[in-house]
Amino acid sequence: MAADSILLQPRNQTDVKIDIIPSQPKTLTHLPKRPKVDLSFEDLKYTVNQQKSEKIILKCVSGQLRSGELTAIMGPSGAGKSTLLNILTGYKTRGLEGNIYVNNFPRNLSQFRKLSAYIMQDNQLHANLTVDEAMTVAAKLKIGSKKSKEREEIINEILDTLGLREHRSTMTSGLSGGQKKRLSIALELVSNPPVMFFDEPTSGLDSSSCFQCISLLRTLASGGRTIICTIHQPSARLFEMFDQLYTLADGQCVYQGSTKQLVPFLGTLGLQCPSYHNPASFIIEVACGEYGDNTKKLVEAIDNGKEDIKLGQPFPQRAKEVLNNGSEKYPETQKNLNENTLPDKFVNTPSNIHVGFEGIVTEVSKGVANGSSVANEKSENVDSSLLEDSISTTQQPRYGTSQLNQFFIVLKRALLFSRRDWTLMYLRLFAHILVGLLIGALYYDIGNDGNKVLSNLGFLFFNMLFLMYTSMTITILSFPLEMPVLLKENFNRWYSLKSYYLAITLSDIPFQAIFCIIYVTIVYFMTSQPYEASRFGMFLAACLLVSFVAQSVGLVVGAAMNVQNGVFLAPVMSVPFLLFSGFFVSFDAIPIYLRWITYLSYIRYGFEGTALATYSFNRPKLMCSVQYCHFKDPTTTLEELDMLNANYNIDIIALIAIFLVLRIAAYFFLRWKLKSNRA
Ligand SMILES: Nc1ncnc2c1ncn2[C@@H]1O[C@H](COP(=O)(O)OP(=O)(O)OP(=O)(O)O)[C@@H](O)[C@H]1O
Repeated sequence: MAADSILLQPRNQTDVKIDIIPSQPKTLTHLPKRPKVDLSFEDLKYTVNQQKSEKIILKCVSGQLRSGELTAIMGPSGAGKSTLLNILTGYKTRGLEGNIYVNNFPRNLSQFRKLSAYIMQDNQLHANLTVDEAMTVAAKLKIGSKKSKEREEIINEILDTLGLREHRSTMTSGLSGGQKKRLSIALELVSNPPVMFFDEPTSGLDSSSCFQCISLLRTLASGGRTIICTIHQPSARLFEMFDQLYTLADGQCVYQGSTKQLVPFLGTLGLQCPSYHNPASFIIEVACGEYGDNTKKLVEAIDNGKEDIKLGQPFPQRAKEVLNNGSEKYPETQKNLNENTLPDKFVNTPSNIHVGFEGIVTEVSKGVANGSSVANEKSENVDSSLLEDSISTTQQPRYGTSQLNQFFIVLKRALLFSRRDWTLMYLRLFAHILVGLLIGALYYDIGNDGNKVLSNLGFLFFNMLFLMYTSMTITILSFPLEMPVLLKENFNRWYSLKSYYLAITLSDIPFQAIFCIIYVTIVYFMTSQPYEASRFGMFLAACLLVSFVAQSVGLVVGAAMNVQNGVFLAPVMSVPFLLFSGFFVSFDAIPIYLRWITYLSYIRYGFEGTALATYSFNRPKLMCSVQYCHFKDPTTTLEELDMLNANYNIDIIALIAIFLVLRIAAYFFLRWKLKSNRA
């Protein structure tokens, strides 16, 4: 029967059934075996602190999300859908009261995150990778312990099933919205998570892509997975594809149960869905108050989510039995709730198998679904070999591969991005060569001229300025641009923050080093600084370190602030360091109460290092082409700069120390930012 024809049927013909034919074959047989997971929550209250008051966003809602079912979380805008999803995924944990259970045991968040994947609304994909590369990275990180041939089989199977095989070599930026969504799913599917959360998976998709996307989710659910997604207002055709509906209004549950029972259930409460009206639109309209204030009535009828209109019958109430050891288990199914409020024909026994984390399979009830199309479809579609029946007792590792492997995989990916982003690389190279030649031409051959020492000091200072800005501005954007992908990948346990951070911070160092060496070589020899390998080496070392420290400043600012503040603050914050570098004011002339700033100024150490490399270490007198050259003797220059007693090694050590402190600080800022994003 054509799917749309449901709208043309009178409401009392409840046996209308749409045949959903998933567009993709289900051949996911190579995926790692994972346990089935049922999720339930009880009296969830979520509060956020506002300026002077507290705002309750979720008001003691309860609910049940079962394996093998595709559940939609719906509700008017601002009802709390995303908040509930974020709480169920474990993305938000602060300000939360109530209980969440996994297979009837209190949720252990760390364990749960290994079993679940959260696919966020905006896909969060790296634009500079092909589909194949993205899948390979995901597979290496998530199932790195498997042999590469096995990983390849898994990737092929997923890409085939999700219809992405012919797009293997397409860059992710070139994929359509629907393909991006499928790729997001494919990346997480590599580790075969038994629970998958989707935030608005159909947003931005046309109706055909929406259908494909929900078909895919349904296929995943049919394989025994627990699939939960928020959705705004699906068409009648999409709505029918969901097994279970959880509806929120103003932070409370107004309906929980089978999508097929929504209209009859509302009917029992005197809310008749008009003929030819989309039930999904109707429940939203009811929740918005378009048919009067029914929220209280609905919340009471459904006991704020404690009831479940499953195939017309309230879900058995969870009567908790606290065991001696403090854990909870569920008694036999009861079928008592709300039977008075619903017609007898809805009464049914749900099918539900609860699996404990200890591997104990507790069969709560194995009811026969009376003519249940959902159950029948499942038995047709399920490839239950995908999911094993129990959760392993052995402690699963936190990540799919070791932290060292994670580091190398992320580093390789970051280097690939740099290679792909050749415009920026060429721009940087071009800028270093061009500015080097310009400076070389401006200060041409002045290095050994006793009459041009002050100009040469200007040259030394400009080097610091140039290296500082070019290195810092590149890295300010590193973390803000990567943040959305980092949030997703880190949350979904692709890699640890340490491995990621180390890889990202090290990935740009070789490029910056090469650009710096090119620049310094050009200017050093064009300006005729002393032709001595040791002096050149010392000069270069100071310049390299200044540029690495400036890179670190960029990373700290990028990790700690948003783009707008960072782009403004980083250059402004550098001004004091430039002022106290020793070029504008000698150390003795600085007021005592401000001298401490000079100790923090990495520009000072860099400037001092290059000045010492140029004029110290018993440099012979300079040439003088005029009658009197005040700075003919290099010692005079050092004296003038208050650098007679300066020690080159201390400058280098100070630069290394500042570099390390800043890199560590950037890591902690990044960690804080990740946490605050999830608060
Ligand atoms: N950190 C916060 N501070 C203050 N209010 C918040 C915060 N987070 C969420 N809210 C409020 O909680 C309510 C629910 O937000 P949520 O994003 O969960 O709604 P939603 O149902 O997903 O809405 P939409 O469909 O428009 O995305 C909204 O009124 C929102 O303004």
